[in-house]
Amino acid sequence: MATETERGAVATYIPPLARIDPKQFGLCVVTADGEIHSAGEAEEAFSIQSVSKVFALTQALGKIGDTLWRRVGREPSGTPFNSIVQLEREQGIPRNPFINAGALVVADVNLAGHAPRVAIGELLRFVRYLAEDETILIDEHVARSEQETGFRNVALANYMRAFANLTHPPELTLGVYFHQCAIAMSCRQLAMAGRYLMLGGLLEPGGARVISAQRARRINALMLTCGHYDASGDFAFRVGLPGKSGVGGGILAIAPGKASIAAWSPGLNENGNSKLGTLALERIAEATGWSVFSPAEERRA
Ligand SMILES: NC(=O)CC[C@H](N)C(=O)O
Repeated sequence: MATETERGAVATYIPPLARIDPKQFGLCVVTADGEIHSAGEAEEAFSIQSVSKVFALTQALGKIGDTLWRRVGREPSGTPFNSIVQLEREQGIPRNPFINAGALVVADVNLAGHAPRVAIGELLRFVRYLAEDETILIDEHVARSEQETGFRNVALANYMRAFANLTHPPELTLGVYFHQCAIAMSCRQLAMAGRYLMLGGLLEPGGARVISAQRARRINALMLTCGHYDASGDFAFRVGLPGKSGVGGGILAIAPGKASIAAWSPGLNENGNSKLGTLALERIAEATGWSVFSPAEERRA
């Protein structure tokens, strides 16, 4: 990866992310038998941004189960992560929980019955539990910066509130959403946190159950079909794994039964997904045969 010259561009619409050195690259693979393989800047914490949508969705499903699907769909949107165009035609019901509109509905669910600070504390505790790491923090500076500049998200939230698909004042739901996006994690912490999705819902092999096997399968399905926005088809084509990207340059990819993988490189492609991160995952999937579309005998290791 060090030889790649074309690294994409860092996200500039969130000012603190614009200042991140684009030359960084980290990778961590946690296998089903608990081995941890790291490369590059795998211990460097970065803003997980939309990768948080996976953990927030898991939290919301734990609270209200399948009734969530009355408020958000399960189809790829074919539009950028921050798009508003489908919302009017589809009466304020976002296409899926991984575009911003859908994640705002999820944040609204997680906020129910709580003060925003408590809702976000609950998510942070959940992520720390999954990663088995109490040191994970929220970068308040990133959260505040998005609060000041996230005009598109403000528009999405208000628009859905007009369709009664947000139940709280938009600024409260937005506060929860911006803070979840500002969780800072390293590749190792992220790969550890993703283990439950590789292990059919278990925290670790033979360990506590986080969610049912069916729910883990379904979240993986949504990651595969919707986790990279309007580039989800291309990610499935190139990598063939459920994956969720964020504009901080992180990607969490799951090889069910095989590995939980986190890649990070801040330079993004035109769809807002990590350019080198995607390339690294493509090469790992090729070398291991872990693509979910491979026959079982090719899914080595
Ligand atoms: N794709 C992303 O990571 C987007 C998350 C970012 N916080 C936003 O709402 O715009």
